[in-house]
Amino acid sequence: MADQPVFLRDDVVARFLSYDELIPRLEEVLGKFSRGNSSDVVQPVRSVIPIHSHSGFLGLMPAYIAHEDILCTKIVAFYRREENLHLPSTQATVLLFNPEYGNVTAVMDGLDITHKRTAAVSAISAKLLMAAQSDVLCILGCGHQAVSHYEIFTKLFSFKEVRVCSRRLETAERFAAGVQGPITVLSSAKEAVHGADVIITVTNSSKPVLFGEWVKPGAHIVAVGACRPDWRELDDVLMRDAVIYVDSREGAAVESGDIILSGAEVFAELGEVLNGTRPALRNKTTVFKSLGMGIQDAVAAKLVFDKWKRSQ
Ligand SMILES: NC(=O)C1=CN([C@@H]2O[C@H](COP(=O)(O)OP(=O)(O)OC[C@H]3O[C@@H](n4cnc5c(N)ncnc54)[C@H](O)[C@@H]3O)[C@@H](O)[C@H]2O)C=CC1
Ligand SMILES: O=C(O)C1=NCCCC1
Repeated sequence: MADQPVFLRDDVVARFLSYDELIPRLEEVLGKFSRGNSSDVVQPVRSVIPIHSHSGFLGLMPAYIAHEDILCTKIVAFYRREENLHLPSTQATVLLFNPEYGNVTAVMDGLDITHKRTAAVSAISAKLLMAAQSDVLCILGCGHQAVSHYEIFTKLFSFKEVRVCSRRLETAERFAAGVQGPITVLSSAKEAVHGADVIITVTNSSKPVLFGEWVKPGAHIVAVGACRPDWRELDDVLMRDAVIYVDSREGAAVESGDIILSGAEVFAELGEVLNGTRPALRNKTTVFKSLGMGIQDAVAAKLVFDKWKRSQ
């Protein structure tokens, strides 16, 4: 009989997951993914079922990374909720398997993994694609992902000014009060993004929140929301004028409303830039369209599990 799986709660996962360890692992696995060797990295596009009557979706995100022998799947639910509900709009559970036999070794709360690995990949995009002199960061949307993005972007980079704007002013004010460091709250997205060098969209909107005519030429945009084929965060002008980078071309072609509906061409995967097979066009206006990948969860979950095991 295999050992029973261990259950790692959200606070335990958070304790064992650090950006410092996560970022190099993500860079490595994104590079491996983009080499396209499917006997090394196996990751189908997320399979998603809609839960129409509750404005939600359930997604299954399996991945196998052969060279590290990591077999994992995340099950993620995301709902377009009003802000005052008690549960987060994204909820996730990660299952880590023993690849040799297929038994589950760990069941983990997947929320911290989702927040940190998404923000870490966004930060990798900024390391590669933002202009060398980037002074102003703007975050549109002030929910859970905004917190992790604020954390890592202010830790890794030295912005002179950080601005936030959300659908409701109170949400942005609450966000600003909850983080450490100076932050400017604006009630208009247009004003918030004016002159910004890096713009992160982390909204649950299904309609564009960022318009090309507002954006400073040469800015880097990290678009994290709009993960359904008919949802948008960015308008056609921006999608047409910017150079588009993605985490997975295959995922983007199936899931990204911004890419599918605008007809924009994908220039490169982040992994291709990391591998040096496609250039980082820092001087152009760039969009990194993030959708999230099972391999990102897999390396994060393995980090957590190994550290937890060593602590026993
Ligand atoms: N790319 C990826 O890997 C991942 C993407 N996501 C997506 O990221 C987005 C944010 O996720 P969470 O922070 O967990 O959601 P959340 O529900 O905690 O926060 C969403 C925020 O967006 C704001 N918002 C909605 N419409 C807006 C508008 N028009 N202008 C400005 N702000 C607006 C809301 O007021 C709220 O503050 C969601 O779309 C989610 O599906 C989530 C996890 C991973
Ligand atoms: O990658 C993920 O995890 C998610 N991506 C899009 C929306 C919900 C979660």
